[in-house]
Amino acid sequence: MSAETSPSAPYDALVLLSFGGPEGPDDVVPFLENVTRGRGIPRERLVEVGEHYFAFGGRSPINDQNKELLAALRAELDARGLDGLPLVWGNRNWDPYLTDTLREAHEAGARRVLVLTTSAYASYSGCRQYREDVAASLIALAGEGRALRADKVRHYFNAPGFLDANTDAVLAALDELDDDVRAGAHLVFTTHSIPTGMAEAAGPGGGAYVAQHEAVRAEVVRRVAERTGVEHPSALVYCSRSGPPSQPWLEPDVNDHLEAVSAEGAPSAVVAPIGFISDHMEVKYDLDTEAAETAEGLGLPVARAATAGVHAAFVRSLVDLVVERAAAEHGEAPQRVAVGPLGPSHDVCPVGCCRNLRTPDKPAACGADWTDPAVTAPGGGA
Ligand SMILES: CC1=C(CCC(=O)O)c2cc3nc(cc4[nH]c(cc5[nH]c(cc1n2)c(C)c5CCC(=O)O)c(CCC(=O)O)c4C)C(CCC(=O)O)=C3C
Ligand SMILES: [Fe+2]
Repeated sequence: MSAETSPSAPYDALVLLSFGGPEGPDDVVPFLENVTRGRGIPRERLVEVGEHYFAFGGRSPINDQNKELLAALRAELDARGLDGLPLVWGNRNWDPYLTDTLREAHEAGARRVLVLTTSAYASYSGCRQYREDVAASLIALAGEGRALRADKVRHYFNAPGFLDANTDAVLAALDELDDDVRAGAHLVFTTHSIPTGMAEAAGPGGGAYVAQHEAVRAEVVRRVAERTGVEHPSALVYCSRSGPPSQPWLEPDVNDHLEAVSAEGAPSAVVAPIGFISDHMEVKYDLDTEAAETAEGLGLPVARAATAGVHAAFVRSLVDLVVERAAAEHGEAPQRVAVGPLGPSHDVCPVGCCRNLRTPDKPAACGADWTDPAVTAPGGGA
């Protein structure tokens, strides 16, 4: 590699890939149809979730949060001399859709892109399903005569900045509690529930979703103890269950857990949504509305810890991972930083990683069994 190689080579663009969310009341139903197509969610659950969105004006907070993250990433990239690397944004379920974003990137000259998802952990929903989105977009664009190659940034649950952000957030939430209830506070680490079958299939060897969250819980508890001198009791619990009642999902539910710790005599709790990187609807509704009501009914003082959001250390870690991956791809052997026992995740998902239990053969990009689609001339003529 020559001395002039840009730290972002061989990539021509960085793509923030997210879930998407409605921008207004008219978007809610079509958005939910996009999310749940072929996923077997009961109709009552959809009506209920639609009400959560309508209660917030039909608007999800997720799009504005992604715009903030994009601005923070842009500033960090520029500060590191990566001002020549375009940064673009595409979603799975709502405008701007990933295919449109990648088409525009291709039009602007991009041929090889690096994808950064807004999900920190392994699971079908948080990893493979995004890889399927990338595959579907690359296949569609190949059909338009546009060849693109995509890689995905490795999981960042154990990136130092993600742990810094979550530790700072728990410390700040503890500070919000009254002095007389703080020392006994239970730390309630919360993430999205998923079907137990999906949890068993998460990661290359299974079980990675829970194991990765447990690693974050343990590290944050350790750091909080180091800072406060108090080893707080803690647990990993779940929110936002959907699916039919007959299907087992990860438990305990955050509301049931708050009842249990209150019954055991906990003086207070901190709810820390480590499973999410920003305050989207699951946080605003399921935690700040529903779980907050549960706690109030119990007379349990609860402070909610912030999500990582645009915490400076978190944003730095994300850019570190972009630079690390580019370095690896242009033939260096970068240091692969990761905190805790699980170590750095793979760059390329092995075959069968985060298996799709419904449609196992659906193409997924950024994996060992993926080959870039061949470009076919549109229209087949001239
Ligand atoms: C692990 C995980 C993440 C974290 C990783 C990541 O960030 O990707 C996540 C994120 C999100 N999930 C979101 C919204 C929804 N998820 C649903 C349904 C489901 N989520 C699941 C899992 C996850 N979901 C699962 C297993 C289902 C059942 C259907 C299926 O098997 O696929 C449904 C359908 C209705 C319902 O049942 O709730 C909605 C509306 C939003 C947007 C919020 C906003 O608008 O602010 C975000 C960021
Ligand atoms: Fe979800």
